[in-house]
Amino acid sequence: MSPASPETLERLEADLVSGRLAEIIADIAEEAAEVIRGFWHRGVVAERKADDSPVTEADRAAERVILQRLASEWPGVQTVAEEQSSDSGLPAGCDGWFWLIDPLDGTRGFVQGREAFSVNIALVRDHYVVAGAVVAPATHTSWRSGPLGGGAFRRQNDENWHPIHVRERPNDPVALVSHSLSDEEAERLIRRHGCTQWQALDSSLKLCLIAEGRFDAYPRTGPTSEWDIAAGHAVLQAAGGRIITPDGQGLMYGKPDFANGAFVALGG
Ligand SMILES: Nc1ncnc2c1ncn2[C@@H]1O[C@H](COP(=O)(O)O)[C@@H](OP(=O)(O)O)[C@H]1O
Ligand SMILES: [Mg+2]
Repeated sequence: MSPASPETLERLEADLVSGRLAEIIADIAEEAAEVIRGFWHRGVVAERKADDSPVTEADRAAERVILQRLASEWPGVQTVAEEQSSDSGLPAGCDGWFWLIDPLDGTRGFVQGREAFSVNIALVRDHYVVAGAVVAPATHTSWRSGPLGGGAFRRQNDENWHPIHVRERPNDPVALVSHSLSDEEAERLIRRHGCTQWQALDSSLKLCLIAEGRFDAYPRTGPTSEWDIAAGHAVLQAAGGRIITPDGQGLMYGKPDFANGAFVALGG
């Protein structure tokens, strides 16, 4: 595909500012969620990718829907998507505008029958995430950023979008952590970030639950890919939260191998 024309990029930026873009990517993620639900109801079989992580036909089918619809709305904007990258490799680098897509984050939980898996679409400009949509197919719940600088929103069962906001940090903050940690590892990690209690949850839904004010922090030391985090990051920052790295900087995108190091996501 030829690169996006100047007119397309102008339209992309106008749609970002007005909030039209965030509404469209939420709609695309909801369509992908419908595709995933079809596989979920029939039961899924996981295959192993080269890096030994699981992949299913649902991941691939959902990613096809997302890539087709993004290309028809804003043709030629670069995409970095989980399954595309594992089939054809990663681009050497990305500057300017690009999409980060994880069609099914939390595949391990999905295959094991847990409900915490999500569809993730994010837009990055000059290494910062500027818009995102996350959908949880199992619970019919969606989160998205709004117009640029205009908050974050959630809806369930196709009802109206409601504004969401992080909560003020309570005296006894509660953290979310990955299911991949042992209890001892989780306990040590959350205490380093001043939290007293924790729950384990798969996928980017951790970021959305902080965005809607139900939890306070998500510390992570183990590796993640940029497409795992970017859409939830966009929702969280639009809701008043942030993600910081150990050197106190914001999390940036388009890094070598599109890999994140340690970070902590924080609400209020
Ligand atoms: N060693 C590693 N390198 C890159 N990403 C990793 C990883 N180990 C786990 N992840 C990613 O973290 C995501 C799961 O996060 P969590 O543990 O918070 O549920 C998975 O996304 P997928 O399910 O899309 O593969 C997985 O790709
Ligand atoms: Mg993922």
